[in-house]
Amino acid sequence: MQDAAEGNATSGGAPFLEIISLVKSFGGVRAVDHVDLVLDTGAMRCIIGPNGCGKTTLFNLITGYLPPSSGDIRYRGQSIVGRPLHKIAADGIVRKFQVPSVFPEMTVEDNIRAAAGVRHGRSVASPAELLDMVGLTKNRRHMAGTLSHGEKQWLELAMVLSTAPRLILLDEPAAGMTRTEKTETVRLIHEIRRETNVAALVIEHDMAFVAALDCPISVMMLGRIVASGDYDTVRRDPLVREAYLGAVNG
Ligand SMILES: Nc1ncnc2c1ncn2[C@@H]1O[C@H](COP(=O)(O)OP(=O)(O)OP(=O)(O)O)[C@@H](O)[C@H]1O
Repeated sequence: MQDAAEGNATSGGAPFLEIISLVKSFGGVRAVDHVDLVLDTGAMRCIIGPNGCGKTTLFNLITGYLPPSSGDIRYRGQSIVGRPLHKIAADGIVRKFQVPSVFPEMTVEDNIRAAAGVRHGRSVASPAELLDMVGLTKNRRHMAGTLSHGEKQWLELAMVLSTAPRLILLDEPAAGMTRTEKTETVRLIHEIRRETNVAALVIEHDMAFVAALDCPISVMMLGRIVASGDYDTVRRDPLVREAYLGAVNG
C-alpha cells in the first residue's frame, strides 16, 4: 500500500530522498529487506514497527554509519552510498539520538553556539531564535545538566537545527517524556517544520504521539515496509493491527 504523498518529486525532478530496494544483512539476518521510500523536501514521515524490525538499521544506513548490502540511497539527486559519515552530515542529514547528548557543564546558549560551529555555510536561525523556538530562552544561562529530560531533548533539537540540516532523523523523540512534554514536543516539531522547511523521518513507538504528528507513516516488519499511509489507514490495516498496533494498544 503506497500513499499519494510518496510519489511527489521535488521541483528539480529528483525526489529529495529516495531509498531504492535497500538491503542490510547481518550474517543470516536481513535487518533491512528491500526497503523503498521517498521523502519530499520539507516532508515528514514516521517509521513505526515492533522491536527488531529494522528501524534503527535503516537510520544507520541513511546517515552512512553502516554500508548497505545492496540497493541505493539517493539524496538531492545523488547516491550517498559510500559517502563518509561526516560528509553526509555536512550535506545536511543530521540524526538526533533517543538519549540527549548535551554538554551538561555548559550553559544552554553555549551548547547551541558549540553545535552551530558545524553549520557548513548554510543560513540558519540565530541561537537566540532557536532558543525561542524550543521555549528555552528563560533557561539560556542555566547549565544544561540542570534541565529536565524534556528540556534536554528540546535543547538537543535546537543544537541539531543550529547545524542547518535539510533532513533530521529523530529516534524516539518522545521516549521518557511526561505527557505534557510529549504534547509540547509535538507542537515544537510542527513549529520547526513551519519555520525551517526541514524534512524529518521519525522513529517512534508511542502511537498517540505518532497520531498527533499527523504525517504519513511507514510500518516496518522483519526488515520490510509492509504498510504506508496516514494514521487511520495504517491503523485499519489488519496485518498492522495484529502484529503491532494490537500488541501495543490492546
Ligand atoms: N550490528 C548488528 N549486528 C548484528 N545484528 C544486528 C546489528 N544491528 C541490528 N541487528 C539485528 O537487525 C535486526 C534489526 O535491528 P534494529 O535495531 O534495526 O531494529 P529496530 O526496529 O530499530 O528495533 P528497536 O525498536 O528495538 O530499536 C535485529 O534482528 C537486530 O538484532
